[in-house]
Formats: sequence, C-alpha cells, structure tokens
Amino acid sequence: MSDESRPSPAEMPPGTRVNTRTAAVIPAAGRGVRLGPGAPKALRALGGTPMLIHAVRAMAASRGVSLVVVVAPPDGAAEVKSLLDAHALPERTDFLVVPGGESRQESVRLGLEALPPEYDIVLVHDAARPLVPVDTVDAVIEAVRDGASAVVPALPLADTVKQVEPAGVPGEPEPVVATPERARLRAVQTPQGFDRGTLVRAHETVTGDVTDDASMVEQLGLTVVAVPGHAEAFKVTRPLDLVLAEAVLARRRLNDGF
Ligand SMILES: Nc1ccn([C@@H]2O[C@H](COP(=O)(O)OP(=O)(O)OP(=O)(O)O)[C@@H](O)[C@H]2O)c(=O)n1
Ligand SMILES: C[C@](O)(CO)[C@H](O)COP(=O)(O)O
Repeated sequence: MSDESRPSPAEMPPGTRVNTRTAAVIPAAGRGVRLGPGAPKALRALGGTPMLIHAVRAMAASRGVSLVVVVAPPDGAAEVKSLLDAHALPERTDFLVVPGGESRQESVRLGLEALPPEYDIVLVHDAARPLVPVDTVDAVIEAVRDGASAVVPALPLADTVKQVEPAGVPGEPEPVVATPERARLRAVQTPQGFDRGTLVRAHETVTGDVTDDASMVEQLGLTVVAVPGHAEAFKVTRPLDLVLAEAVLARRRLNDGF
C-alpha cells in the first residue's frame, strides 16, 4: 500500500494497526542545570559513554523502531552527529539530528517537524533516561499498535504525595492543602508513545507550559493509557541519579560479562 493511501493508526480500528512504522524522537537539548555545572546533560559521560548514546541505543534496541531523531543542543548538532558516527549503532536503524529549542516542548516539536511522512507511530524519549529497558519500549509501541492514541510507561509511587500552597521563598514552610489518594497516582516515564497525527495536533494546539507530551494529548480531551514502567527507566536529573545510573550500568556490564 502506498504511504498516501495508508490510513493513519488513529483511523484504524483497535488491534488492526498493522504495517505501522515507528520513529523515536529524543529531546536532548537541555542544559542539565539540576545536575550541576558541566557540558549539556545529554553529552555527559555515563560509564565512559555519553548519556545520549545510551538513550539512542535503548531506542534502537527495539526492532520496532526504524528511525531515531535526536534533538541536539541548539549549537551542538554537529557535535552530536560526530558522536553518532563515532559509536557503534544498529545498521537497521536510521538516524537524524536536528537542533533543539528553548523548552523541552519546543525541542520535541522541532523533532516532530523533521519526521519523514512514512512514520505513523512516534515515541518521545528523554535523553536523560538512558537506561530504559527494551521491554518497556516494546510495551509502549505495542499499546499504540493495539489502538491507543497515547501511551505512558508508569510506576506506582513509594512516597505519600502532598499538594501544598507554594511559599515562593525556598526553605519557608508551605501549607499542605491536600493528600491525593496514592493508589491512584503514577509516576510517568518515557518513552511515551503516540499515534503521530494525535501528537502533531497536540503540539499545534496546546500552547501552555507542560511537563510531558501525554498531558498535551489529555488537553485535547483524548484518552492516555498507562502501561507498566520500569525502575531502571528513571530520569537522571540530580547528581545522586548519576551515581545510581553508574551502579545500574556496572551491574549490567557484570551480568553481560564485559
Ligand atoms: N530546551 C530543552 C530542555 C530539555 N530538553 C530535554 O528534555 C529531557 C528532559 O528534560 P530535563 O531532565 O529537565 O533536562 P534538562 O532541561 O537538561 O534539565 P534541567 O531542568 O535540570 O536543566 C532531557 O533529555 C533534555 O535534554 C530538550 O530537549 N530541550
Ligand atoms: C517527560 C518526563 O520525563 C515524564 O516524567 C518529565 O515530565 C520531564 O520533566 P523535566 O522537568 O523536563 O525533566
């Protein structure tokens, strides 16, 4: 079937999304302020290899992903291209690099704009989640193929969560105004998976600040579903996360015998 006559996944009944093509967009243009001074976070080393390369390999490890679009720091696209050339990556996967924007949202939009027309399922995956296991990536793709417009990997919370009235001044006590029922809360990770048309519409429509792509789809009034996430898909945000990431990687290398 030609690409023009192929229905988009959203137009196909649940369970019938066959011959879909999946691309992963990796926003990697952030500075990593919370990690502390240094190179842009995605370019910092984890086990001697840039965090971004781990994230790219994690997406390319899925046989369902045939294109990875890396959204590089605005002035770092050439450096990122060189990095991709210098590291072993699966030959069956294509790679593109585009410069990113001021916010994560803008970077994702720039990645989406670079997608060739034949891709109808899109994953959006933080470069800052370098260790996501391939089973999690595959579970997200499968849920989109099965008919969901938007899918998030999610984990139950270990802590009790309080809603507060922000004090505005760091260190000042903040009044607690509510305690949401923990059993109904989930911490969401990436990759988040989307029917491409839905994600493009969300990025064209929603203009306010958001912290993930799925919430933009929620704002369209569409259903987002959660599938099980994985503890090792955590986001490297603060220095302690880097310590944990190094430990997880060292354990994997020990188990793999290299
Ligand atoms: N302008 C931006 C900001 C963020 N990101 C990406 O979005 C992902 C999640 O963002 P976060 O963890 O907040 O990364 P940073 O913005 O780099 O972190 P910080 O807020 O600490 O500066 C990261 O892979 C980051 O590179 C991006 O592509 N473009
Ligand atoms: C997209 C995300 O990773 C889902 O948990 C998260 O919202 C990104 O937040 P950040 O503040 O941009 O790291």
